[in-house]
Amino acid sequence: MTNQLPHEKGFHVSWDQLHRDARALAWRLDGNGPADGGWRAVVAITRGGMAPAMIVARELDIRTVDTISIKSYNHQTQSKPQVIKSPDMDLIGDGTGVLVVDDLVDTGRTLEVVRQHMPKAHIATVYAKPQGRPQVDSFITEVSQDTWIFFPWDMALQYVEPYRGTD
Ligand SMILES: O=P(O)(O)OC[C@H]1O[C@H](OP(=O)(O)OP(=O)(O)O)[C@H](O)[C@@H]1O
Ligand SMILES: Nc1nc2[nH]cnc2c(=O)[nH]1
Ligand SMILES: [Mg+2]
Repeated sequence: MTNQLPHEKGFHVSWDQLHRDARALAWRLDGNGPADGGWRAVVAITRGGMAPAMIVARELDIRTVDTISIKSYNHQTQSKPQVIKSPDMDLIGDGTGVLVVDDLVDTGRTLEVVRQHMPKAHIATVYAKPQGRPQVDSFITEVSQDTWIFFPWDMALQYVEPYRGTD
């Protein structure tokens, strides 16, 4: 299963922007956990969910953090999501009170796999594309389906030619 649709646009996210957006996500989630106990753990979908999950856990003062590692893409080429590492299921149970955090939802296939593992967890991403929106419970910013999101860990500062060029 592959998705080779071209990504016409690029959305470039700086560390500063990611920090602001992940904080906004945390503030949106604050107080929305189950009435009897609130959020009891954060699960990061590695690797992209790790930085946002750390920021959410810090804002909401959640110290129990686990990971589920799912690989779906090699650069911009999608394949069937593979679970490379599962979380501690004794801790997670059916997912009640668990906040699952990822950087983005695109087609939603990664989150379909997560839902099978933790049906009652709350799934939150910082960014969302329209096709994946039904799979996500909370997100901050939507971008169009033909946009590729570039994260700060995939970029570097580099020289740019002046607009007028030089002799
Ligand atoms: O909604 P989908 O179409 O399934 O795509 C979203 C997933 O793709 C990316 O992960 P990737 O597989 O690139 O692994 P990584 O997080 O280790 O970079 C991204 O971090 C999401 O987890
Ligand atoms: N970095 C990045 N990874 C993705 N995985 C699926 N969609 C995207 C995207 O737009 N950006
Ligand atoms: Mg990922």
